Amino acid sequence: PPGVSVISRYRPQIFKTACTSLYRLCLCVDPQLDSRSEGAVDSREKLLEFGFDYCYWSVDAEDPQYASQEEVFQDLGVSVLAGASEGYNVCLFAYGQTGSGKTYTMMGSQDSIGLTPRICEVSPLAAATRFTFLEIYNERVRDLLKLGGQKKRETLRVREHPEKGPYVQDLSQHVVTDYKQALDLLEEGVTNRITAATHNHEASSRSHAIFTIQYTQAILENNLPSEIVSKINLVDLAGSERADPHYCRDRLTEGSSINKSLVTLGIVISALAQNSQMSNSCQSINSMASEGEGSLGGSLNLSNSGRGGGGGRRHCFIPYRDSVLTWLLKDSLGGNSKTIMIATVSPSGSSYNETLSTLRYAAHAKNIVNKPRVNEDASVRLIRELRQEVDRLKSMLLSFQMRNLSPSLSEERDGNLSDMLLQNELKVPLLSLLLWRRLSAPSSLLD
Ligand SMILES: Nc1ncnc2c1ncn2[C@@H]1O[C@H](COP(=O)(O)OP(=O)(O)OP(=O)(O)O)[C@@H](O)[C@H]1O
Repeated sequence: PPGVSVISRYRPQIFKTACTSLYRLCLCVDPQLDSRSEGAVDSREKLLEFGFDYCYWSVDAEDPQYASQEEVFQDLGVSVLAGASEGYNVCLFAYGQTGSGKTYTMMGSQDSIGLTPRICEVSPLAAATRFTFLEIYNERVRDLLKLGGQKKRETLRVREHPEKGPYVQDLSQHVVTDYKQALDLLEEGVTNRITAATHNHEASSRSHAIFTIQYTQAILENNLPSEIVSKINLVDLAGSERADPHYCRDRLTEGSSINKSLVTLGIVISALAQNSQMSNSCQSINSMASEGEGSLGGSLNLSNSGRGGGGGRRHCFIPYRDSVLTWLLKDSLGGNSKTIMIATVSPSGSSYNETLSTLRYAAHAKNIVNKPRVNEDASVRLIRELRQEVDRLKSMLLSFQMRNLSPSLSEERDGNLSDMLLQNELKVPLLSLLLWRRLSAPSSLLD
């Protein structure tokens, strides 16, 4: 399930919730209240608790509870790879205050390799694996892997495909067949990314970076060739920080567009979370109504429930297109994707407000319920559905024949069913043949 992970200021403690699922608790202590004399403040006032799927303490390597990059990979990276190999789209994104460890977690350093290179190392790299790497800087998309001899990178357009969703036009795609190639591409992209010195961080990433691995797996399903295309989006967001009037104009413009896209991300997350909660409450109202139909039937009006009405309320509009970031991550945030958010926070007491805002952001995100599905080839799906339909018609026909209906009625009905059955049975081999031809063409995997 979608999860949230936190690098915690305080050591994680494990507790069980009432519904017995295991959460890690992130404790946040207000440094101002903390410094007042003991007993003067109620301990509940000082302590804010947030429950997440995982919680990591990675400040002191000597600490017995220190969470290494390997541990984070085993918890999160392995599930990303498992989801992709099953044919799902997966997204993992790091959000947090500037300098709190997003790039460290996603990319790492030479001595402490992060999630993205580890995922590349274990990925099944083959001719059908393609990488793209882009950055969003001041609301403009740039290709991080297509600099060539040019000094200035061109701005790419974001477009929306009616079925596949938003995509970046002319973004370069790179076939990767071994780990060394993958690392070279990653390094090239990271070097091309825009960084600058800020108060908190001397090499702060000033853009959002999206690294995408797309796999095409050729499989055999019910003796039919098929393709599953899955996508892993690994996103390192630019750091959130307050504007400082002493910064130069470029830094201020960058800061305001970073903040604009992060604010939009926050609005999108809140709206999605609200919609998910409304759908949940609507589902429970529906099940309550169907369980106790006799007593509730007359008094509950469920006419709006098809829209997730929850007592007549409508679903919120999701403003994906208000920023390039949310537009490109549309599917990852509220659609066909298994998504993990990593929230990074600083261990410093002076970052208390930013830490709290990051944790609240993450707590909101945790309420979103996505609907991931395996990205099956449309023709294979059609054949599978036709076969199911054929089986259904056959059993209907059989049950009509077994029943002793009046001969004239049953003959007419049998005739109609037999026609439908025949038509569908003929379609299956025809579609299978077309599919074999299409998939056995040499270019099919990369088209
Ligand atoms: N858990 C950690 N262990 C060791 N070093 C860390 C850890 N987290 C962050 N650092 C170091 O702190 C510095 C800032 O981290 P990083 O670049 O990952 O921050 P960031 O959140 O990506 O910042 P920005 O948003 O400004 O780009 C780096 O030098 C990084 O190596």
